[in-house]
Amino acid sequence: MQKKAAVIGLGLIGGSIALAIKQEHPGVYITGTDVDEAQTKLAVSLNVIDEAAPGLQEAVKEADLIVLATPVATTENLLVQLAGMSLKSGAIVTDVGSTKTSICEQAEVLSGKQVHFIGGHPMAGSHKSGVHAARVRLFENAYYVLVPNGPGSSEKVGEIKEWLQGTQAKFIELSYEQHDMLTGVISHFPHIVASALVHQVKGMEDEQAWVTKLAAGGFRDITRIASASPEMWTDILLKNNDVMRQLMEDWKQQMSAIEQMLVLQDKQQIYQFFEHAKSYRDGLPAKKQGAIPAIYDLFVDVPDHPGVISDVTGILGRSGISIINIRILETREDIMGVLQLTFRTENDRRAGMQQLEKHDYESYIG
Ligand SMILES: NC(=O)c1ccc[n+]([C@@H]2O[C@H](COP(=O)([O-])OP(=O)(O)OC[C@H]3O[C@@H](n4cnc5c(N)ncnc54)[C@H](O)[C@@H]3O)[C@@H](O)[C@H]2O)c1
Ligand SMILES: O=C(O)C(=O)C[C@]1(C(=O)O)C=C[C@@H](O)C=C1
Repeated sequence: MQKKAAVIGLGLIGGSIALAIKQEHPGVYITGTDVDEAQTKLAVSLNVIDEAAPGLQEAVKEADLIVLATPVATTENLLVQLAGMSLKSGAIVTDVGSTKTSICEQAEVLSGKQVHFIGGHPMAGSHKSGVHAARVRLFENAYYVLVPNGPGSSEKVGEIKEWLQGTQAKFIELSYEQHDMLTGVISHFPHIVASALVHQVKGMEDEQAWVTKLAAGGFRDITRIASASPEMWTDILLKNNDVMRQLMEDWKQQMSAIEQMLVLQDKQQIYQFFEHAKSYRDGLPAKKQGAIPAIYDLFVDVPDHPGVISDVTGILGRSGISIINIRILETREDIMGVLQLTFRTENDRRAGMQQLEKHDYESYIG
């Protein structure tokens, strides 16, 4: 009999999961629903799902797998709604939320039903929202945390990995407390810092109009994530509240220590502050994709003539090699010198390099 999956919330993550399920299991029939009708329609047009269901009950009633891909507070409400609905016996219910404790606790409402809840969190994403940004390879090589919760769910871990194999993610199991502590440090708290830096610049703009014009690469890099969905991040901070407050205390102490170094003009301490951070960060596993995504950059020397960007991207496109970012590095004002291409995997980067070489473009890894 044909297997069925239901995806609730057809945004960036729900859409990407649906695409990954379809890629690995083309025979699976995927229904989906979203409170935003435009997202649902787009999901059908883009073949992300097979059918739009008119509502939650219709989407889930025959599903063997139910994926809740909504903001975390909404996911909790959906679990309560599912508890009152007719679900297929033996079905797996999972979510993709960035926090796990409150969701896994709430999932206990399903304990009277013949279904198994396994919390999930694919540790990759983007500051973009919406199904148009969904990609089948979004989670490739990323860690995907699973939190089996409730009676019998541990035995279903193999099954959910099979369902989600198309993500090509690396599955790990954590407890929900451990998950929230770890993601608090490496994902949630950095989001507060990025947004606070943006507020700092905004607060200066009226008096210092040049500030936004001068904000260059460094500011853009460290604040990229501040462009993410405010709804999603409000929920995350509220749901991982204890961890956030604890980290805020650590941060304040860290800032006070740096302030003290500045007051004392302590050159050695300041140097060590930067040096220790650099050597630790440089030692992080950037080649293997983890919570900190690997960056597979390739630098291509390009002559300064019209059409060169489309030539380079065309060579890659015709060879089926995707790039996830492109940046023009201007060594002299108004003269293009180097294209910085970012690939998702090392294999793509190597293949890209070979293709470009065939067309006489010199490229190198930074
Ligand atoms: N964006 C990331 O980088 C990332 C990465 C991993 C996990 N997550 C988690 O994934 C979840 C979804 O995030 P996203 O980035 O896909 O957001 P998104 O905004 O792209 O998608 C969320 C979708 O859920 C829909 N929705 C809201 N309430 C709903 C309801 N009651 N019923 C049906 N649909 C509803 C919204 O209309 C929206 O289309 C969040 O819990 C987030 O914490 C996000
Ligand atoms: O790359 C980004 O834009 C992200 O913010 C992705 C990111 C992260 O912090 O790493 C954000 C939240 C998710 O729960 C998982 C991944």
